[in-house]
Amino acid sequence: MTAESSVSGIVPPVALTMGEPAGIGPEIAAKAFAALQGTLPFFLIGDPRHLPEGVAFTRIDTPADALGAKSLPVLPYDFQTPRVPGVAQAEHAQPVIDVIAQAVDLTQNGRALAVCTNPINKKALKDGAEFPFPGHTEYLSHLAGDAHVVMMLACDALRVVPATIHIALSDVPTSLTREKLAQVIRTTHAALIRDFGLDAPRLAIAGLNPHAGEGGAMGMDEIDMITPLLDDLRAEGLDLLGPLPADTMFHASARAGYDAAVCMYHDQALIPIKTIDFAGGVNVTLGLPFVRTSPDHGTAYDIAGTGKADATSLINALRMAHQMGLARRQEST
Ligand SMILES: NC(=O)C1=CN([C@@H]2O[C@H](COP(=O)(O)OP(=O)(O)OC[C@H]3O[C@@H](n4cnc5c(N)ncnc54)[C@H](O)[C@@H]3O)[C@@H](O)[C@H]2O)C=CC1
Ligand SMILES: NCC(=O)COP(=O)(O)O
Repeated sequence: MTAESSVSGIVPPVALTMGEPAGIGPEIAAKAFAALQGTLPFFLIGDPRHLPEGVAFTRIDTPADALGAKSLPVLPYDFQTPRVPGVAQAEHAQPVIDVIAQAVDLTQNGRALAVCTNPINKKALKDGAEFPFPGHTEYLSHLAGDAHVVMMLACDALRVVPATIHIALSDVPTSLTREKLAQVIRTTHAALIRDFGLDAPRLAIAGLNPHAGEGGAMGMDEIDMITPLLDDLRAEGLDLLGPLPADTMFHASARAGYDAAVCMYHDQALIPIKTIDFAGGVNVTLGLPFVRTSPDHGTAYDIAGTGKADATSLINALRMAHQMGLARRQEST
C-alpha cells in the first residue's frame, strides 16, 4: 500500500507561492509543472500576468480544481501591475507577503497538502511593506503562533541546520545562547525522526571558533557553553558528535558519520551544501505544524526573464513537500 492510497479522502495539492515576481519564480514554476506532468499535484498562487509569455495556465477557483489540470493551475492573486524581470517593485511587496499567508491558511485548513515557497527578496519586502521578518522562516513561525522553528537545507549528500540565521556575523556570539542551541538541536532531532523517517538520528555539531576553539586558544564558546550543553543532551540519549572544527566536518568520509550537521551561523551551514549541490538542494522549515519547503536558491535577478533558470531545486522542494505532507496526513488518521 502506498502512502497515498492508505490515507482516506482525496489528497489535496501542494500550494506553491509565486514569491518575488521579478525573479525566476514564475519561470521555474512553469518548468516544474512541465517536468512533473501532473504526477505531483500542485498549484501556483500569484498573478498569471507574471508568468513568462506563452506559458499555458489554468485559472482555478479553489485548490481542488488543480487536480487533473492539463496546464499550470493558478489560483489568481491580483498584484495590480505587471512585473519587470530583474527589478523589484515596491507595490508588489504586500501581495508577495499576502500570498505566503494564503498558502499557509489553505494548508492549515486542509485544502492544500503543504506549502512550497518560491524565493523572495527580503529587503524588497522590508522596504516596500515594512515586513518585520528576515525571511520566510521567521514569518512562518509567526503565522504558526511563534512556533520554535529551525531552517534545514537538505540534499542527497548532506543536511545542514544553521542555529542562527539571518543576523549579522557580529551578533552571532550573543544570539547563540545555550537555550537557543538546545532548542535547535532538539527540534532537528525530532524532525529527523518524524519527517525524515530516521530511527536514531546522529547529529554533528560544529564549533563556533576556528578549530572548535582549540582547547580555548581560539575562543571559549566551546568550553563555556557548547560542550557542556552537548554533554547534557547526550545524557538525555541524543547521539551527538562535537563540537567539531567546521572546516573538516563536510568532506565525504566525515559526512558519512552523521545524518545532519548543526552549524552555528548561516554561512557555516549554507556554504558546504550550496557547494556540494546548488542545483538540487531543498530548504525545509522544521518545527512547524504544517510542511513548508523551498528551493535553496534566491531570486536570481541576473537571469530573470532570460529562460535560463534551472527548476531542479524547486522540483525537489515540491517532491519533499508532497512526501512530508502525505506522511503528516497519515499520522493524523
Ligand atoms: N528562500 C528564499 O526566499 C531565498 C531568497 N533569497 C534572496 O534572493 C536574492 C538574491 O540572492 P543571491 O545571493 O543573489 O542568490 P541567488 O541564489 O538568487 O543567485 C546566486 C547565483 O546563482 C544563480 N542561480 C540561482 N538560482 C538559479 C537557478 N534556479 N538556475 C540557474 N541559476 C541560478 C543566479 O543567477 C546567481 O548568479 C536576495 O534578495 C536573497 O535574500 C536567497 C536565498 C533564499
Ligand atoms: N539563505 C537562505 C534563505 O535566505 C532562505 O530563507 P527563508 O526565506 O526560507 O527563511
